[in-house]
Amino acid sequence: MSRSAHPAGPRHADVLPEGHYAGPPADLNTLDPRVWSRTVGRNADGVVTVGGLDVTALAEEFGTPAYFLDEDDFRARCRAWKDAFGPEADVFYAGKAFLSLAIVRWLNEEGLNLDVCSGGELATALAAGMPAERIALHGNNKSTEEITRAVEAGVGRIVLDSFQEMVRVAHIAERLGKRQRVQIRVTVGVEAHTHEFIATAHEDQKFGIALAGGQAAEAVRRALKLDGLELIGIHSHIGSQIFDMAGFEVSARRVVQLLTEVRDEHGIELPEIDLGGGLGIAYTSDDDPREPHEIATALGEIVRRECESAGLRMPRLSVEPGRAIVGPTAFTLYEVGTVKELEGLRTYVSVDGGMSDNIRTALYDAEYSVALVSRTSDAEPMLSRVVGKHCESGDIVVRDAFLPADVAPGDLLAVPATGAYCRSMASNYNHSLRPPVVAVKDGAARVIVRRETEEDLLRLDVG
Ligand SMILES: Cc1ncc(COP(=O)(O)O)c(C=O)c1O
Ligand SMILES: N[C@@H](CCCC[NH3+])C(=O)O
Repeated sequence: MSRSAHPAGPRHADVLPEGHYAGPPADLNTLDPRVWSRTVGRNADGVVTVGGLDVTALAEEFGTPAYFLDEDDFRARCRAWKDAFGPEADVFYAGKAFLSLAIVRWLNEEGLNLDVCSGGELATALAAGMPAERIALHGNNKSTEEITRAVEAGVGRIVLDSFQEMVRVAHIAERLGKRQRVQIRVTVGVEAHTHEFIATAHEDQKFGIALAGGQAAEAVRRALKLDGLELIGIHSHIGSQIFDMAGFEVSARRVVQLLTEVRDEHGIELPEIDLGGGLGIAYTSDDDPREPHEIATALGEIVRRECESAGLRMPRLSVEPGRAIVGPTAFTLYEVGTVKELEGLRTYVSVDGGMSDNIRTALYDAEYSVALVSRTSDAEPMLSRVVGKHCESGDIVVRDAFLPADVAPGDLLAVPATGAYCRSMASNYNHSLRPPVVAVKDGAARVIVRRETEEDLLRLDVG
């Protein structure tokens, strides 16, 4: 089948969905620094490099698919968040985005705190030496075992998600002869502008205790009466992959309003506010995320203004970015297996991974970019759909992407900005083996999460 130039521009341009970017980028070989990690570039041969290492050598050594994580970029982003918020605030990295022993060690070294939301994440944090007082435990249905372990370890805070859990935590703490520092997670009634599956502050969902109807105020009343609890503040997380600060503004205002009511009713000023995570990153060149210092300034100003007008002392602020720290630091490297052109429709480029290493496209209709990274090409742009190898027609990695029309089996493609919620949400669908995470820094690469093996899979089957 011919791969000649489309007379009216890029091939298949007519099937681009409405509202999608109008055409291919001017040069398919250029890597947009907004969507690629900081040390990514092309060498003299046109091969993409990260941390000084070229992807063909990396693919040879570590295989594909694999996630390559730019350690310098990760650390730089940690420092940017920490510096932006300064000593008067705390940055809790949200471990659900991606967690491993190495990540915990880096966070520790860079002075960040850690938000965990399961026993497994807590175990990883403690095993890698994160001081317990710098850990926050989240979750809407923490088990008794998880709570007990967290209280025993001495975590800095448990974020309470329901009335029942509040009593559970209080009893466990009392039994262990401790007083557990807690925050109450409230739902502020904000409709965050993001995919409905990742919005968390509207009232009709499972997280938190609603401000509406006085539920959150009642939660504060009850928490203050429980001897096992030290109520240190209020927590709000409005959703994920959000660009618009308006939702955070409403959230901050409503949380401060609750602090004011607590002061008026109980005569105490709760010392902390956590505004959660959720800051968006660039997955494609169309995304325009805010820098940490802009976010810190905006959030700080909102809280300060609201507190001043209510006559409250400025509480200690904390935030929980996950995606915004780790997301841009990694790309997934795939090898092309087949290229199938459907005349007049689009070209399907199949890679050796798919929805098992990146579920986000199938789950949230997420948009990604992709580039040919093992070489440059002057071929015309070809509208492509990059798909995986799973038995599922929704197994799409990148729904609409321009690739050079000469892309062929054996080429390496990389999908940038896969550091968050890709390896952490990876599955063994079709008994695939979850890919490794390889950290790259200063010309050296090391595996921080190894590739699964068939023995790993077979060991789980005990029947
Ligand atoms: C309570 C809480 N904090 C922080 C995060 C991290 O979100 P993100 O990775 O979007 O920054 C999440 C996930 O959405 C969350 O549920
Ligand atoms: N996992 C989601 C976001 C939810 C984060 C946790 N509350 C994503 O990939 O975007």
